[in-house]
Amino acid sequence: MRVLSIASECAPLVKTGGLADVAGALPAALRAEGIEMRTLLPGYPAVMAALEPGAVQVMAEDTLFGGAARVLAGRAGGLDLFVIDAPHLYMREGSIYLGADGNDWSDNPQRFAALSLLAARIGAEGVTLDGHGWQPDLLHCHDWQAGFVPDYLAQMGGRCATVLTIHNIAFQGLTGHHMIEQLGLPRSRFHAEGFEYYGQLSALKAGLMRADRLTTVSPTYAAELMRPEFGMGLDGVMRARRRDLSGILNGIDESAWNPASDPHIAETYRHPSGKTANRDALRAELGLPRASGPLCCVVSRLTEQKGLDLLLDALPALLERGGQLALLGSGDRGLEDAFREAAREDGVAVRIGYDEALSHRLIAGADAILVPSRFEPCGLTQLYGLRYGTIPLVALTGGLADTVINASPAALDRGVATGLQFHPVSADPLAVALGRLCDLYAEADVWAQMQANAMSQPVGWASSARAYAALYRDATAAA
Ligand SMILES: Nc1ncnc2c1ncn2[C@@H]1O[C@H](COP(=O)(O)OP(=O)(O)O[C@H]2O[C@H](CO)[C@@H](O)[C@H](O)[C@H]2O)[C@@H](O)[C@H]1O
Repeated sequence: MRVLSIASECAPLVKTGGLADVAGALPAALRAEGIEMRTLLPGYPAVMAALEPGAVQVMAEDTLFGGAARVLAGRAGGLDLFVIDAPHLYMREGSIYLGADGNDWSDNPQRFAALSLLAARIGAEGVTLDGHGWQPDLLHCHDWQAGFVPDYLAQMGGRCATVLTIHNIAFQGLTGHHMIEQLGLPRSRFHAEGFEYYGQLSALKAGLMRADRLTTVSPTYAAELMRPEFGMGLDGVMRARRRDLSGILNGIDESAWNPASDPHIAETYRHPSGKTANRDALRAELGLPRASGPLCCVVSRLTEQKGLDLLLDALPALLERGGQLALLGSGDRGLEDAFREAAREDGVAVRIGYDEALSHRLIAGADAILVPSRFEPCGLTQLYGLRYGTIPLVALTGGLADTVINASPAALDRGVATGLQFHPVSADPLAVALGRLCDLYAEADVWAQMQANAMSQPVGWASSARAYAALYRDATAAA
């Protein structure tokens, strides 16, 4: 089976968050299931620069939202790609989504409609590669940036199946309805059963209404999405499509995130005792003294979603017990400033920015990783934590609920706990959980057992790749 995956970011080439990790990992994970996946990506500067020599043109458009465009087939970052070479849309410095003023690029609707349109064209017509036809059986769309794929495909009379995965329903690709004609969409679909959303146009809703199957990245988040507290206005749509919705947990790239071979960390290890050297090195790097309590880390985008304002409130509960915090993140200016301020306290180190190598050193060196998210479709950093014997303390929500076994008395008795969960997601329960983390850390045997459990929990792609493959087969059989 051939699948075209359509994503606005893809590791290791271009990444702002977890979507890139998943888009980057799926092709290799699915190869083991007999699925040939190629990924369609915008030709941002980093992607064009990484394209290996020998890329060939497989499609061309004289004009695509204000300029010429072509699709190149080639390899980069270990991936088989189709890349949209359209300099007027993608060849600009800075963030892939935001201009220098911190606001969305004003032509984001066109930039990602172009991605969706060319995906649909590949789905409808196929392309010629190395003298052979390459026709996908299924288009796997990720988030709102690929939301219009099923509509464009229907307009072209294309017949291949479509799956839309929600990585984060908070981003819905909204734009004024005056854009409908400009984007080449049919006004006849501008209604509640189509892509209309409270008088605006929503790329995400377009896909949610029209893709053959919908997925999200954990079973619990799939259930949560149908509730008003989590659906962000689209819970009714999710309820209407519940029969076509499934939750498939993300895995992690087990070769990039492997404490036994990680090139970024001070000392590789196979056993939790190997963390000591990494913790010492991390403390030295961050200027933190030795301490009696656990060294906790956070690696995160700094946004409302991630609940890190709650951590600022609950932090004294950790510091009073001799614990420490090391945070790496960037995003919301207010949160960045608040954490810079918090770093004036003893036992708190903060690095504002994006740093892949430091994220590995933090996860290898810390005793625990904190993920106090208000909502979390899956979450990847708690999975990295498990693999590295770094105990996750997480909010009981979304994929965090599905991947961590809370250290309840029963779980401790049975020797199966891998971390801690707190609920409801507010500062006081988080403070209580931090106290509990310190208690468990002080019981060396219990802590060692949890670390061993964590490190042996499967966090790779094997079972989820099987689930995607089954879903693809189902969707193509029905299409
Ligand atoms: N400052 C920094 N420096 C270095 N690395 C950093 C960093 N900030 C974040 N990262 C990295 O970016 C990734 C973030 O992925 P997450 O899944 O935790 O959240 P995100 O909300 O971006 O993803 C959304 O999509 C993913 C994928 O489906 C879901 O798991 C998730 O729940 C959903 O919100 C991780 O690989 C993390 O290590």
